[in-house]
Amino acid sequence: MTIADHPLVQHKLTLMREVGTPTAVFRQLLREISQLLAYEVTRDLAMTTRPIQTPVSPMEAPVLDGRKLALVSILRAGNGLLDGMLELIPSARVGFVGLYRDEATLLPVQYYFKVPADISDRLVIVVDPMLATGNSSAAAIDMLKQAGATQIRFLCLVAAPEGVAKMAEIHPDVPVITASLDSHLNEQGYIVPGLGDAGDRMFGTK
Ligand SMILES: O=P(O)(O)OC[C@H]1O[C@H](OP(=O)(O)OP(=O)(O)O)[C@H](O)[C@@H]1O
Ligand SMILES: O=c1cc[nH]c(=O)[nH]1
Ligand SMILES: [Mg+2]
Repeated sequence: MTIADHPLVQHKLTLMREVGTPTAVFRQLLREISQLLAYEVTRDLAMTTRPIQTPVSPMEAPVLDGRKLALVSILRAGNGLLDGMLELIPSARVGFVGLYRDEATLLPVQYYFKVPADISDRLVIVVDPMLATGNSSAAAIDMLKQAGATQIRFLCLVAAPEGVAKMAEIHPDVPVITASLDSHLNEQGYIVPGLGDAGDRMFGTK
């Protein structure tokens, strides 16, 4: 697991955690953080060079090595990370896995799945702000592997130790990148201290 401990990420996350932060501000902060996290999750992408001409001289200039990306959002809250990342990586293909947690069992219920047909050729970055029990992310990644994905990373904002352990157990090949590793889960499966229900805070549904 990697923790993105950049001061701007940590400052913005603190603002998001605060209970009084309004929906519009919460959404804007998530968009801004997503771009900083995109920087972290893509920092080791393969590079090549191509010859270009500057106004002063020719040069062999670095460019991405044509590596194809797919961003996969776990609905709903994943879309808050997706939008900002797409601004930075506009050529990425996009997939969606629709899941919600059953409040009693904390098991994910699937309602949608649509990913690029050539997912097996792509580096897949799965995004969801919250990694709590890990049941949702583990299930989403199961489905992506069944669809052919072989190279997968999981990007979140706040992780609980329980979710990190679950991911390491079920998907040890999938690196987890987070802005924070919080303390624990409470009896309702919420991350403590966390930020509450990310989907509800993004969309104002509670
Ligand atoms: O690690 P887990 O215990 O599975 O919990 C994390 C999941 O819970 C939240 O989604 P939620 O079920 O609230 O759906 P929503 O995004 O539609 O609100 C969150 O966005 C994750 O997908
Ligand atoms: O704390 C949590 C746990 C799961 N999902 C959320 O949105 N928040
Ligand atoms: Mg929710």
